[in-house]
Amino acid sequence: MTLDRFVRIKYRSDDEKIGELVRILGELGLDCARTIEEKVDLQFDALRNLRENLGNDELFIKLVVANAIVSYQLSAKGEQWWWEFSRYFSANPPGGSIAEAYSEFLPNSRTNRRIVAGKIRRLERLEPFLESLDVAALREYYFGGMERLRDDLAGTLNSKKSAKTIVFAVKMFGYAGRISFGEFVPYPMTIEIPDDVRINAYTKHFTNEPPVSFWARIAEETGIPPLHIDSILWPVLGGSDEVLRRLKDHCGKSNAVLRLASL
Ligand SMILES: Nc1nc2[nH]c(O)nc2c(=O)[nH]1
Repeated sequence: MTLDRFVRIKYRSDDEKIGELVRILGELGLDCARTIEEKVDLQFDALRNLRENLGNDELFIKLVVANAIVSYQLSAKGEQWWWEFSRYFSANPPGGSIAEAYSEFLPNSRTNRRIVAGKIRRLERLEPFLESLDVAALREYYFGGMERLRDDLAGTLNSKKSAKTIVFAVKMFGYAGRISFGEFVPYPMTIEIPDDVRINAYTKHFTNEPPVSFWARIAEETGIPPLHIDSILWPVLGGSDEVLRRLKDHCGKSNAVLRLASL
């Protein structure tokens, strides 16, 4: 247990910069987050590609959740990992156990090479939960409140509800649900930002407060849920030329997004 539950910690914060951050995010809004998710984020394209090739929405959505659960300590950029995942399972759709399929995939992966045994154990733990779900149950998680999926994943894996892989699995489930069910459902305000390396380093430009609580407050101030703030920031913070080109081509507010990234 940490002391900050009992003691109010005074964090360093650059209030002028935070004011500018809130102003730009307010200007961008949820519409811009959605545009970036669907037209700029290379991860969304990787999922669309896999869904087309599999032709099986239940398997597609389950694979996406499983992949997010092992998306940590990557050996390459996240975008490369999601494309490797998409290509591999397009060519090798699992006939049975997802954990067994990963025990073939991960040892030969170029972009996710660390802690392979631990990641497969996590998938073995996840498998009974995924097996218990059909498309109707997945649809209910999508339209009926993605917090329930967050809670059930955290319970299954004995993780904190705010753990990076748990909230990230909900983000990617939201992408997969949107692709499969053909409707946009905004992420709930109560699901935290995934605290990965990019978001962690960027947060330090504003404060030494932990990213999860900092971005929860910025979300309340701007009315943009934390997972959608993640969608605005994460692709552009990766700095790939392809992302910057897509941003200019598809987002009318690309200059504001770039200003945000350079704060
Ligand atoms: N915060 C985020 N972390 C990520 N890791 C990964 O592979 N993708 C993401 C992402 O979209 N956001």
